[in-house]
Amino acid sequence: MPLLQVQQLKKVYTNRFGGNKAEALSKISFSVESGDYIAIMGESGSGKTTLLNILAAIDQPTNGKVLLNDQDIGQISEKNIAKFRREHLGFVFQEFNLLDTFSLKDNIFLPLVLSGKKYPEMESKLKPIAKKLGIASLLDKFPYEVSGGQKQRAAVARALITHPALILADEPTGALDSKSTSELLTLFDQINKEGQTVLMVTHSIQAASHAKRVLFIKDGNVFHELYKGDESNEQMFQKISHTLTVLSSGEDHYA
Ligand SMILES: Nc1ncnc2c1ncn2[C@@H]1O[C@H](COP(=O)(O)OP(=O)(O)OP(=O)(O)O)[C@@H](O)[C@H]1O
Repeated sequence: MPLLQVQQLKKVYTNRFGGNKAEALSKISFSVESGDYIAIMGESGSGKTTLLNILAAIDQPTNGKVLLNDQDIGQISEKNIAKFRREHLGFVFQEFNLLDTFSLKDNIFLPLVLSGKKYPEMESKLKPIAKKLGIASLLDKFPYEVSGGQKQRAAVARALITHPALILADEPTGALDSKSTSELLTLFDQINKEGQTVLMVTHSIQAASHAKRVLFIKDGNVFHELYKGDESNEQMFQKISHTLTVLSSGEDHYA
């Protein structure tokens, strides 16, 4: 059974009078196996954010469904949805989304605090993750005292600390310089190698070339898919660049 099953997702936005319909997703289907590393690419307006919001159970599709571990996330009650997100999903955002008045440690603890975990348990979970992410010496600092790359590593620690089934990353390298981008991508490679499933939306060809599989979205549909297999990051980079050229050329099908 795949970890994530996206089945014929359709999303039509309407204004509050039911008019001005915009179809953001047409009929998207794909599945993600446990341990996979997926990048989703597509031009601005192709439906990536809409898809991510539905996967994160922040938004509801007009049609179709999303199953995580065979559970239909559209059927989870409003009351239980925050708990579901905390227990099963980890989020990494472009702008880090750390709380400025909390130390890095308290930011990382946040999902555990919300789940009612006790302090010693939180500390013991934090230790190996902080070490792995190279932020052990920064834990008492505040977000404004550390670099963008360090902030993002703290955000990854916050995402990992609950051992989620799936990490959803929205343009995670978008606010990073090239050195921090490389470091973050190496980190994602490492956590994926250790078994963490990652799904990332990105405009960055460099970031996508680290993924095992790249899905290209156009006009609310999956337009093309690339598998990395044994290829190098450089070979993937070339293939992705080529696909994006075809995608922006206005052709309806991938030749
Ligand atoms: N709340 C909304 N109400 C109406 N239309 C919307 C809404 N959100 C998105 N759309 C429309 O749905 C389509 C898909 O938007 P979406 O934000 O998912 O694209 P995207 O691929 O994430 O774009 P970007 O790369 O610029 O973030 C666009 O045509 C957009 O204008």
